[in-house]
Amino acid sequence: MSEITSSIPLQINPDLQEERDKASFNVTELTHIIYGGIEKTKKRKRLEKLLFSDPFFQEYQNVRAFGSRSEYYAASVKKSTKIFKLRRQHKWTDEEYETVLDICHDDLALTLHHTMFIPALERLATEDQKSKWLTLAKQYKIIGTYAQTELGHGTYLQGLETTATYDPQTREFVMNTPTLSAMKWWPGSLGKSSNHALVLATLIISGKKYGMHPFLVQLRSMDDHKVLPGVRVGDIGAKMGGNSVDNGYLILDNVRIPRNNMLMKNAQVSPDGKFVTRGPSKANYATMMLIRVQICTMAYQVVSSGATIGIRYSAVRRQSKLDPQDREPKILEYQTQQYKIFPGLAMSYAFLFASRSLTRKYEEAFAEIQRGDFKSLPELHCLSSGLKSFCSEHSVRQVEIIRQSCGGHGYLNAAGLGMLVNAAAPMITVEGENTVMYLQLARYILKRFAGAMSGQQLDGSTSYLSMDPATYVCPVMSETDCRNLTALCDIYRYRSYMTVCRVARQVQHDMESDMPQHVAINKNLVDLVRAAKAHSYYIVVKDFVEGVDALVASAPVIKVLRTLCCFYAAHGIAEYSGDFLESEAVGLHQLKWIKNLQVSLLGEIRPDAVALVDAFDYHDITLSSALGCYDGNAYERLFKSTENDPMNKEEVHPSYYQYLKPFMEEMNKSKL
Ligand SMILES: CCCCCCCC/C=C\CCCCCC(=O)SCCNC(=O)CCNC(=O)[C@H](O)C(C)(C)COP(=O)(O)OP(=O)(O)OC[C@H]1O[C@@H](n2cnc3c(N)ncnc32)[C@H](O)[C@@H]1OP(=O)(O)O
Ligand SMILES: Cc1cc2nc3c(=O)[nH]c(=O)nc-3n(C[C@H](O)[C@H](O)[C@H](O)COP(=O)(O)OP(=O)(O)OC[C@H]3O[C@@H](n4cnc5c(N)ncnc54)[C@H](O)[C@@H]3O)c2cc1C
Repeated sequence: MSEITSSIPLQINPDLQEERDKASFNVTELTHIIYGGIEKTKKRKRLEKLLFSDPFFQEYQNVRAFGSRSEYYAASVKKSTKIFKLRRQHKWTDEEYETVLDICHDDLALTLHHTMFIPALERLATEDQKSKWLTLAKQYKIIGTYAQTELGHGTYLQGLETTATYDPQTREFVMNTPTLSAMKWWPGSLGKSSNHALVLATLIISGKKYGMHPFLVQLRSMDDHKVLPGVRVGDIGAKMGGNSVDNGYLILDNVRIPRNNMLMKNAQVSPDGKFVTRGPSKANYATMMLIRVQICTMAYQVVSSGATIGIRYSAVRRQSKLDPQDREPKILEYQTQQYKIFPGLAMSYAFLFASRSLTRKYEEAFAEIQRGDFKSLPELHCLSSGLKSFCSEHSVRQVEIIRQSCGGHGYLNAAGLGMLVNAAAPMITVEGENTVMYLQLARYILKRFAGAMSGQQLDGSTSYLSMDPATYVCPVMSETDCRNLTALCDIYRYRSYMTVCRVARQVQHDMESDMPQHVAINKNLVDLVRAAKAHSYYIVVKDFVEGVDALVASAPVIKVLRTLCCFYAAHGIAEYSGDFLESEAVGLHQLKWIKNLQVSLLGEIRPDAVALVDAFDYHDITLSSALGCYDGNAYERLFKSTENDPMNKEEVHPSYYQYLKPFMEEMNKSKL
């Protein structure tokens, strides 16, 4: 009788334990830094325990892995409602609720209700409207979504075709989807879950268009969830990932809503049809900016989850030979393996600090905006557009590299990496497609650069554009200088300056050669995006360096974070060496030193790699990965995962009797 079983050993895999034993710093101390203090970590742990003591959360993993789309959606609705109920029962604060959503980590069917519908009501409704609609939404007496994107237009909001025509006789808006391309297409939780939608539509009064405004439209009966007259709504179909969410389509045919259902914080239509605006014209874009900021935090969660799985697995997987006399080494010993995974590890910490800094700036600016002061809006719009694009692009790419670094097992659903990549991939597209968002940043940078050229004193994230480039000397004079974080940051800043300067001059030159502005811009789009990326990279490196410098922590924690920060900066310079050389931010000597440093830092990070991912403190259910589990018993967990596979339910699959058996019989009878 074979002794091979799928039972999970009670002890930690010794290979992983060995890693933990040799960490140079206190993991718990770093965990507290990551979560904002001991109390917050404790609270998180308490919430985690409360959630995961319910066996449903474990069962949910099986439905996610093996259920049909409809079963997965249903389980996810159940999960959403369970969490909503727990929130009421335990009177969670908004912060506690956000923590629970972070712990759950994957997309809930009703996710749009809390990620966009409620924030949109908070930002776009008047106080009177809030007391009605927001109260209902927060008590889950209505479930809503944010319906902006149409089949024909997602990016170009001025091209949206859905109309809201004011009828002064009845004091109602008449909502219409005039063409196929005008139908709402993509909104999450729209297809089957929501009974209300915040529909973004072009306001028309007496035949005149007044731009895009938000309208609250009831879609389904509150008695039986049946679709209301004039409304056609459904699911848009299976996607690459995120299939627990019913992204939907919506067609409105002369649906009448009361005048008060237009959210009127930023613009009003009076009963007799007069239009009045307040604040800047882009005030109705406020919800998108919030989510862009949140996407940076999501990108941190995505890449840190991927790094946790990749590093733990690489510490328990043994393969091939390094020393012919020794046993097979852990794959984490191979320098190439470290080179695939450690950039994701360093990026996790970089994005932690960058998203924290962006969130702080957002909160400060939001408080000002609430007081009617909009001066920081342009800076924040551009910073959040750039960082949203940068963090999503880099995290998704890096997690796919980590997936590949796990060899064949990385390709299994049970590894959790494929699902992570596919769930995270839309971060690149949602809330403004990345290229388009980089171009929003580029437009801002060009204007600021022009301001600096005409002697304006700049502040905020672009203040460096007033530097005098003639004073730049590469601050790295020797190999040891390469470890100087301020020097590395200066190199990024100068690279960004030169990239911006070059494209600004080119656009100006093209326009002076009588090229219309739009032609000159389009001719330089690739370089404009390059400039926005260079600026975003500089901001992330700067936030990382400043974040580590400002930390109050023990010497070993500071040391390990400085090493990671140095690696993050050096790796970026090596990876984009062409740009750094072209801008003369570094010369060939410096590049060689930085590349050497990058490789030698791999060896310095290696002993602390497992501890650095343990500090993220992800629960096994949150990670949902046989390869990345805390105990390191990856093989047992992989084997265990096959037990729930419906393919293994019967010894002989029904297809044998249907197809294979008759086929084999026919083949065996055949004379050929
Ligand atoms: C482990 C966990 C994994 C989980 C991963 C989960 C993945 C996530 C999945 C699901 C989440 C779902 C949420 C998704 C929800 C959505 O996608 S909702 C739809 C979002 N749609 C968009 O974002 C549309 C993007 N387009 C735009 O924002 C605009 O059209 C535009 C900014 C590109 C252009 O706007 P337009 O009106 O045409 O303006 P312009 O003429 O270009 O610019 C005029 C000026 O306005 C300034 N501006 C633009 N936007 C803003 C803003 N938000 N705030 C302030 N100012 C703004 C712009 O800079 C211009 O200024 P100047 O004239 O001074 O240059
Ligand atoms: C999973 C998922 C969930 C979503 N959830 C919601 C939701 O809840 N509510 C909602 O309203 N929407 C939602 N969306 C829609 C999403 O916001 C849009 O898909 C997104 O804004 C991009 O718009 P688009 O699809 O029109 O892309 P397009 O604009 O068609 O982009 C296609 C290509 O054209 C390029 N392009 C477009 N314009 C320009 C330009 N000006 N300059 C240079 N290049 C350009 C882009 O770079 C891209 O390469 C969701 C989408 C997804 C995938």
